[in-house]
Amino acid sequence: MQVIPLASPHPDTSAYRQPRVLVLGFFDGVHRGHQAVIAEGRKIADAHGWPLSVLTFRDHPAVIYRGADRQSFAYLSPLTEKTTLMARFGVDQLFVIQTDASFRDVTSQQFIDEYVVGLGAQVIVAGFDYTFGKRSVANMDTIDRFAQGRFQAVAVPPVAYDGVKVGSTEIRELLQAGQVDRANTLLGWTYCNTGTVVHGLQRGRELGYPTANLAVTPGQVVPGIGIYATRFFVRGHWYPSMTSIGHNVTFEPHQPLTVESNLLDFDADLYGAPAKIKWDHYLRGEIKFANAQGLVDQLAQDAAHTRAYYEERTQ
Ligand SMILES: Cc1cc2nc3c(=O)[nH]c(=O)nc-3n(C[C@H](O)[C@H](O)[C@H](O)COP(=O)(O)O)c2cc1C
Ligand SMILES: Nc1ncnc2c1ncn2[C@@H]1O[C@H](COP(=O)(O)OP(=O)(O)O)[C@@H](O)[C@H]1O
Repeated sequence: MQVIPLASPHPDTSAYRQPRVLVLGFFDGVHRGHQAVIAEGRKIADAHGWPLSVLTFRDHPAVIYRGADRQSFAYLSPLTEKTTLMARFGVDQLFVIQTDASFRDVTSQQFIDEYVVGLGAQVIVAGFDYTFGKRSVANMDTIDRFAQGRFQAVAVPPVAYDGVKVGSTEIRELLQAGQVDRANTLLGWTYCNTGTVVHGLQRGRELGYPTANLAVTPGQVVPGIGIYATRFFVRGHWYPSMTSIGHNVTFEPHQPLTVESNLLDFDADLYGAPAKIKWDHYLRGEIKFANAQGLVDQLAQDAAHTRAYYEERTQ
């Protein structure tokens, strides 16, 4: 899959103009709802022998239009993860508008003319609630007015799970509440974070449970406080592990929030290594134990629960 940046506010699309199906949206998380939109686009593209392209934006709409801070905004799928997911779901080209302050001045009609028509879209596909400017004016009910016969528009209805609409907001809330199992169900993939292994307070090894502390790469949503069964990717391998997100409340003074994983049946120096954590299963909340021994006893139980979880999954 190609990733192609497009300038803002005036893209040069001349090299890319060709008949294509263009899927429109920000797609944070590329969740099951988004996947349904992409699948619809894939079907139409295949029927005509056209490529399937996605037109998206570098920044979240909250950053572009609602004043959220660009530097600190946290995504479910930063661009690298989004790229991987788009490729997995059959997209041929990912066009990424390099949104900055200038993009706010792009009118709905200009967006359609310069980006959508500019890229040669014959059919556009988007979620039922997609907007491309003022919500009440530029939406999937009114898009034909902007298209003026130059392309056809297909709106994909919402996807629901157990009666709940699958949406990025719902998934953010589930992750925040530690409910990674349910978040993964709505995502249709296992939520993950990336980062680098850094030094902690070196207490883990004394407890008998060394923990690789992950400095999470900025710009990613991290699940809420809790203890999780995870898979930890480092130096080319995935390891079953148990991971704590918390403040080490058993010990004084409480630490700033740390993400730290004990890899089962593993012993090696990991400092400085890039790593990735897949959040498979919520085990419990963080507990303030009366002493270190209380924590160590609990860690033994957590390890047993983690092993049982992964043994069951591989059967
Ligand atoms: C699976 C797991 C569960 C944990 N649960 C708790 C907990 O419930 N309460 C707590 O205070 N710390 C908990 N911790 C964090 C430990 O306090 C921390 O790993 C230990 O203090 C070592 O810190 P260090 O990496 O700075 O050396 C947990 C850590 C792991 C890996
Ligand atoms: N099974 C393991 N799980 C996690 N880290 C391990 C393991 N075995 C060895 N290590 C190494 O030990 C370090 C963690 O030891 P710890 O005493 O908790 O120190 P720190 O407080 O710096 O994290 C990890 O960063 C890694 O380099």
